[in-house]
Amino acid sequence: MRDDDRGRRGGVRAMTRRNARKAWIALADGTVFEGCAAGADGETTGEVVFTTGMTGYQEVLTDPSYCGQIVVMTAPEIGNTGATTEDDEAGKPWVAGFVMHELSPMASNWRSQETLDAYLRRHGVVAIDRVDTRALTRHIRDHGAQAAVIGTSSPEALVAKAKAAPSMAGQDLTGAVTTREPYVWAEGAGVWHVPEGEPTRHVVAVDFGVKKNILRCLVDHGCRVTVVPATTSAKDILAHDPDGVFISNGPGDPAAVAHGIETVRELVGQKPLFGICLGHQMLALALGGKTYKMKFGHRGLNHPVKDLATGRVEITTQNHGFAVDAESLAGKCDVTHVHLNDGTCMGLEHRDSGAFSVQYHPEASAGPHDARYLFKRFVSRMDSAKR
Ligand SMILES: NC(=O)CC[C@H](N)C(=O)O
Repeated sequence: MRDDDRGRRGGVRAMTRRNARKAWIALADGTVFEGCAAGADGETTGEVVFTTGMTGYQEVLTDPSYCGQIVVMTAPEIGNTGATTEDDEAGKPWVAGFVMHELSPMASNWRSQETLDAYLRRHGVVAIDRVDTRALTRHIRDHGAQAAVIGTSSPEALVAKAKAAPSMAGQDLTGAVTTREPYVWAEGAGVWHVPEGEPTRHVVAVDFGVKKNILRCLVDHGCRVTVVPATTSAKDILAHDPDGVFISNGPGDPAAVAHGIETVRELVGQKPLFGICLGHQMLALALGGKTYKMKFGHRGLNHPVKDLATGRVEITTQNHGFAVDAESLAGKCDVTHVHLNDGTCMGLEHRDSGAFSVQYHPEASAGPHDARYLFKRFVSRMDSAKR
């Protein structure tokens, strides 16, 4: 019997553990996977997606791009290295829910401050483990990302809620995750690269759900960073007198972030501009391009991307469910990078202004550092513009 049939017929093997409450994750298409309640008590709804990253479960939990999403970890053992606030990519977890094969009951790591279960409970994250995450992942790959509910009531009740839940398409979730007030960020990564001397470029980063390590990378590359709320106007951004503007990653459907697209449209050509992930999609939309929703997206730490200028292949960190239709920007933008698994547009450069962006995450966190050169490219654009 195929794995996902087991899920569909409800005959899934219940991998229970001592005194854990039975729980289920129910999908909008009626599929149900059984497991054990973990993390915070309660019920949660979101778009169920999977990530194949073997490491970085805390960076996943706290990436604001996952707001509104229930994340399935394909790595079977989660929590082995516990949790430490040093690895948070935001002030708190943003996932709507968390699905694991096994939540490790113990942590072995000198940096750990608490077990992952304690961290999930402390932050109110509803989770489920002892799930057949291989079968669930194959189901999402074959049938697409969709609304889902984690809970302990009953499979039937949870399926009904999943069917009634909204699709991710059309949702602007940036308002939930953005900073309320501007702030200055001055922390570098420290362990990898200590910036020489005083920062010599001022970057305004528009926070649509920015990951902390992007800000650390900008500081490590000699930038002073002012982070501003997602709703900041182009005029107010330029009033900070930046040498360059960064458009951040973030959750939800890029086409729904109308105010952000307008702001980016007004900024193009004013200052050197660099966008990552949602920022890449918003730059495309601001230039009159189109985006589309992928079947299940790219989420993991080993995605091969080809730099078309050099022919070099970089292994990248990815977390996106929408993508840019490169054809819609023909004549305006050059495609600079492509995904080698499926040809998805991974990078753009605007011919007139030099504004550039990538769909993937050069800051890694977690993942490989192959694409760090893009921060150097942004810095050199700012330095050239100042000359
Ligand atoms: N990491 C991101 O910025 C994600 C962008 C967008 N929310 C998507 O899913 O495609």
